[in-house]
Amino acid sequence: MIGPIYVVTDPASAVPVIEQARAAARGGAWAVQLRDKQASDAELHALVRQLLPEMAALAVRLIVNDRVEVAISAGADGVHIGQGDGDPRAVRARLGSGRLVGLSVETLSQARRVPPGVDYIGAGPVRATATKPDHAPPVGLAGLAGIAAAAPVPVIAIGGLALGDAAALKQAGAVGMAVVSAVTRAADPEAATRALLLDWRQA
Ligand SMILES: Cc1ncc(COP(=O)(O)OP(=O)(O)O)c(N)n1
Ligand SMILES: Cc1nc(C(=O)O)sc1CCOP(=O)(O)O
Ligand SMILES: [Mg+2]
Repeated sequence: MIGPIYVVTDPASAVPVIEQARAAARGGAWAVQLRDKQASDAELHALVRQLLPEMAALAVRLIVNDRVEVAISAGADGVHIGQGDGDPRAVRARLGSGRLVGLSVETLSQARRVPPGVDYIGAGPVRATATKPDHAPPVGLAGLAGIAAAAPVPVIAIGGLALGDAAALKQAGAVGMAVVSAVTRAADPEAATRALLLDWRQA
């Protein structure tokens, strides 16, 4: 199963990344992605090693952003790469089977060209977001629906998403939603994750 609630951590939040991950897991996230452009490979590796048993105990997948070799050496459950982060086929070959490969998709033509070996796509941004200043132009809900119709794998929507969006995202064909600020900037990240999950289930 892929989705529904996918939490991406943010080192700029006041909450430490390890606590963001733990809260998301307790709140019922399907997956947690460790996204930290500044952390060294060694720091990221240590974080993955520390979190993996805790995530496994709650059946939450621990995914590493960008760093394929860290994901492999630390035994993470998968890696998420963008269009500029390397060839997904090569990443799948490095990872072998049994771990997740996620790929960002920003356009319809990219959705049509998702290669075999990719397990899900992160489609967006649905809306503009300050969390990723270098994001592609927003696709909106209609663009998301086009991507979902064309993609050969399940679609996780991302970008500017919050509580209350589940129904529209489902309608557009997404199997889940990925959030950063909706959880990492919440007063109670665990409760925020749980609310997103409830909203998704009720939508
Ligand atoms: C679930 C999910 N979807 C999309 C992204 C964006 O990945 P990318 O385009 O490689 O950008 P960075 O996150 O690396 O800045 C993602 N991380 N997760
Ligand atoms: C990490 C990331 N990737 C995006 C993409 O469109 O590929 S948008 C994004 C950040 C999403 O943050 P928030 O939930 O705070 O809007
Ligand atoms: Mg990337």
